[in-house]
Amino acid sequence: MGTAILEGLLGATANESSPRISRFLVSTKSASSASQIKSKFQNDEHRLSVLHDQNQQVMKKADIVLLGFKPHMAESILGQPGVKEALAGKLVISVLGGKTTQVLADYISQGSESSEKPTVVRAMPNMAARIRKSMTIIEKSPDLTPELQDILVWIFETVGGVKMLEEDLFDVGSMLVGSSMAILSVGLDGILDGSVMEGIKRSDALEMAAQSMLGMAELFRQGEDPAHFRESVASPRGSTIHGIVTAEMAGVRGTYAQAMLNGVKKLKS
Ligand SMILES: NC(=O)C1=CN([C@@H]2O[C@H](COP(=O)(O)OP(=O)(O)OC[C@H]3O[C@@H](n4cnc5c(N)ncnc54)[C@H](OP(=O)(O)O)[C@@H]3O)[C@@H](O)[C@H]2O)C=CC1
Repeated sequence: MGTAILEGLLGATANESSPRISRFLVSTKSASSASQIKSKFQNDEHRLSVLHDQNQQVMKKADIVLLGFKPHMAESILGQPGVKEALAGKLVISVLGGKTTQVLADYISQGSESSEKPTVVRAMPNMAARIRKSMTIIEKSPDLTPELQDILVWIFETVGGVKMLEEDLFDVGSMLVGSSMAILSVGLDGILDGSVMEGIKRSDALEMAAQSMLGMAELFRQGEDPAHFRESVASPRGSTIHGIVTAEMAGVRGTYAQAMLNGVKKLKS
């Protein structure tokens, strides 16, 4: 995810004479990941430094720090002595699933007694950031000055769309933008299975389904209502209404709703 965001930012600032972010620093755990990132962005080596196992040096040098490691690593990384000083007064953006800003701030303050705090904010992009088609939610926060909010939104707009959400909606928002497409892909597999059973090659079926989904997504984005869409394509006695009723009889709608509720419960646990 960090690499996808980096790619968006490098692309967005490539041809600007005075870009909003002029230098990028990356710290990975392993030398092999660092070398992969270096090689992927070799054309940007004049403004990108990729180090490994040097979190604190990178945190100290940066004005804005984006946390992109796995959530379970947060306490051991942020609780290191010296991290609090390195992050003092800075904007710290977390894309870690399920970790509240309070929890992250507590991990950071464990490290030492220093009093100046960072501004910790949460954002949740999705994997389509890789192709700059993410939908990212950002948690609203009273700690965000207009200047910080502006740069925060700009960062995630380099990899797609952005929506600000209240803190109490952040978990369901995370399920919506981060997980619901993966859940929907289970239904898509059923559609592919049916197509293969009727004779279409799976790769062809996926190509056709993906293009159909793109078109449908654009209609929804432009304001088409899903129920109206279904009704408009379901002719009397037709195949579409047979398919829709089959899916409804299997409880697909309720199952997806429950999947969202279960995911939110897990995020809150
Ligand atoms: N994948 C997704 O769809 C989404 C993921 N996220 C969030 O993004 C975060 C990362 O997920 P993802 O990108 O999939 O994971 P990856 O495993 O691809 O990336 C994790 C990165 O963290 C680095 N890392 C590991 N340990 C440390 C350490 N001690 N110090 C510094 N860096 C370290 C890894 O380096 P190395 O490779 O050297 O170990 C790697 O570069 C997660 O918190 C996840 O919740 C958010 C939205 C969507």
